[in-house]
Amino acid sequence: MGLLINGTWHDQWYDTKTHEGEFVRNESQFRHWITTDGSSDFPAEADRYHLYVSLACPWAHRTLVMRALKGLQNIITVDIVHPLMLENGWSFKKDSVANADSQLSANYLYQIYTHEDPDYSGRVTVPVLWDKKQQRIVNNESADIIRMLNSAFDNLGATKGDYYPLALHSQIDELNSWIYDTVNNGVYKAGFATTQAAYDGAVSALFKSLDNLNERLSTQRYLLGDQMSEADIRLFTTLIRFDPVYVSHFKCDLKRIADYPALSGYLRDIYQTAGIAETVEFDHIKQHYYCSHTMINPTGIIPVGPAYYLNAPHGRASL
Ligand SMILES: N[C@@H](CCC(=O)N[C@@H](CS)C(=O)NCC(=O)O)C(=O)O
Repeated sequence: MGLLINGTWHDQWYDTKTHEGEFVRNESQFRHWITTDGSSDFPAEADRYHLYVSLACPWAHRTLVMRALKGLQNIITVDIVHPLMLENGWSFKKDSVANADSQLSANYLYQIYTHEDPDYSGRVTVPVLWDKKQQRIVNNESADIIRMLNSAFDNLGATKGDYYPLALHSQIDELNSWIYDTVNNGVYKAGFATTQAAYDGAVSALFKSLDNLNERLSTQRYLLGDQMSEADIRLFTTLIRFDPVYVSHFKCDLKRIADYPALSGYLRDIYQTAGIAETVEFDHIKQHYYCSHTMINPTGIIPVGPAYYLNAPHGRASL
């Protein structure tokens, strides 16, 4: 775990001291946009763009779900990093699923960042959207990347479906904002807190939001009614990791998703949507969290549970 400072890698844990024990996530720095009208340096083209992902990471997972839903598997290529993020950060060491870097033959993801900016200072995160033609980073913010995948390739053979429809922009943005703060990032704020007060605050906001979401989803199939949207994709990648990882590793243990009837049915419903189960790799998810965060789990022991019932009927089609 570390970061780049003026292009040099430093192995160091998150600094929570400057924020009274709170984990504060940094803004992603590469924010270029793929366009269909030639208004950026990154025109939409088939087989030009590439994703660097970790199957463990909920932010990167969003991009794989959107890529699957939009049928972009033949339009956007992918490299999967090794699940362990250790002293050199994310690496391209192969395992049964992770592969070598197909673009620059790098050993570590930070080399992709320094290729783009030799003086880069900041964290080296997945996902990264890469332009194979110019050998440049387009964007390293999952929220932006899923928006691009949602529409930029629609004239190049993408599957139909709009997960950010114009009429729902403000409702989706509003949901994303509090779900990001209290749930997607909330679990990290709980898990990486280094004071009791910071942890207490994060956990209480997290479960208040989960209670609200469970209530909302008890009368409607998806967050905004009967149509799956970007907001559901963003929530899904946190919920799927919740019981196996966040409950114990990040101490989010007031309840499990399995204890929420609507949320657990909703989780199964999305999991069973065509193409999505294939994006879920529990082995990488568990290995990554339990074995990379050595200050939280120094023994690196991976808990055996829980049992999963993700293929059980969800009963939500009639909502
Ligand atoms: N805001 C970013 C966050 C991405 C992120 O933090 N990814 C984690 C993996 S779950 C990471 O790569 N962390 C490495 C680090 O912080 O050093 C996004 O949504 O794309």
